Amino acid sequence: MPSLEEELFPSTPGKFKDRTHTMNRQFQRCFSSTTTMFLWALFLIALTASYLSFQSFVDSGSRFFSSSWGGIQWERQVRTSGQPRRPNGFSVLVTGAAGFVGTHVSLALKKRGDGVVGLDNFNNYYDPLLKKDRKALLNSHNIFIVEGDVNDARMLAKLFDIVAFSHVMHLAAQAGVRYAMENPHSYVHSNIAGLVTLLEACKSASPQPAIVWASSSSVYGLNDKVPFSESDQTDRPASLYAATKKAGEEITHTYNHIYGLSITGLRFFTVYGPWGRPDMAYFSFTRNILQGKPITIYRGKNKVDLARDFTYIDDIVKGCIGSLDTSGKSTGSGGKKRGPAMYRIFNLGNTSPVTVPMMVGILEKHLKTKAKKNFVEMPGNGDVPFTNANISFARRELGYKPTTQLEAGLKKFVRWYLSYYGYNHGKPV
Ligand SMILES: O=C(O)[C@H]1O[C@H](OP(=O)(O)OP(=O)(O)OC[C@H]2O[C@@H](n3ccc(=O)[nH]c3=O)[C@H](O)[C@@H]2O)[C@H](O)[C@@H](O)[C@@H]1O
Repeated sequence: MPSLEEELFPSTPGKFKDRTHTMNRQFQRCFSSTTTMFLWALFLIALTASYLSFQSFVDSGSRFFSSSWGGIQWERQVRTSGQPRRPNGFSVLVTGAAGFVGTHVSLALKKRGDGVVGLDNFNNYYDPLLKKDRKALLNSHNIFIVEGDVNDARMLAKLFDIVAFSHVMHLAAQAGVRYAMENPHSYVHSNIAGLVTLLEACKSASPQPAIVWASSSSVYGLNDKVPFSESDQTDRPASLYAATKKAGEEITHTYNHIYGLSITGLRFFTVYGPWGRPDMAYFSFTRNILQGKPITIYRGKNKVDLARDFTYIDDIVKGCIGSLDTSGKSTGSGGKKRGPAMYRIFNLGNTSPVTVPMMVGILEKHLKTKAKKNFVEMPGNGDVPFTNANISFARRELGYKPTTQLEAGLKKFVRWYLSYYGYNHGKPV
């Protein structure tokens, strides 16, 4: 019995020859030349394909990161997007560009003629669709967003190769205070490891960019001296999130000290507004109120209301841009410090804390709907009872002057929310 292999590939030369002998000579010549051409074409296609895939493998480096970057077209988009359109304009790499603050800062920079390249890993901490929509908004303003992770050193090196960034606005982070108990490692991954990878890229870049990055009001932790000033104690964090942000302040100090990187850390105070983060209270409360679902309002000991120095996004954007404008140059080159560089930390708050029930009252008014409120004692999950910023340093150095109070800011948020989701968001029809 012939083996399976023999059946598929007849090994008896005679049999095979016999069949070809029956062919007409002309047809045979024509067939063989077509076959040769076909085989050559196949060979060339295979060669080109393997070259291209090798090239993209070399460009994109490790496949550990679920990013899609590299290639001639991609490089062209990065270069064009990073090109300033005003005299002495900046070239800014905005990390976390599809995030809440990142989107607004990118748009503001582009609007005044700076070059902006965005970077975002589009993780699913909250609805990635919202991030994709922010990306579409940025794209419509000719801002290109690279899909990648700040932990991807090869991708960062490539970006710095393509564009000589004058500034990095580092907003990519694992946000959220209470989620740190659920997924502690995501905070270490983004806020510590990612930060170090980014700083390594900045330190080696030539020229070195100046860096402005997002710290957090949460670093004040258990501090109860009011209002919070930059010089206050920040060594008693109440959450892992806060601890990673505080660690970021120390890590950036090291890079400033050793490598001459210009560093500005911004302690944001509960930022809110259109295109905001769905995990934050004002946002999730709005959704629940519209859906007729109850909301949970935390209270401190002895039923004391919690309060936040809620800060409107447009004010934060002004603080970010003021920081970029005044950041001064990094002094290092070739990975070596050539002189002292700026190291600054600013509070960016609103200076008028509002209690959570008052915030809910404003939402009820703008939504014209009563909330179903459940009051519960604040669980020990990293929350702090109140925040209140002293912004005199930012006012003096950056000209920072918040102008939007919570009532007006939430009105704008609600208007955006209703236009984005509609009144029936999530409601069964
Ligand atoms: O300013 C900051 O440093 C931080 O501000 C916010 O953190 P948080 O102030 O806790 O903001 P929300 O999560 O929106 O909470 C606001 C207030 O609502 C309260 N809350 C939250 C959720 C909830 O279901 N019920 C409730 O009463 C919280 O206890 C808090 O007092 C952001 O989520 C952080 O990423 C940011 O770093």
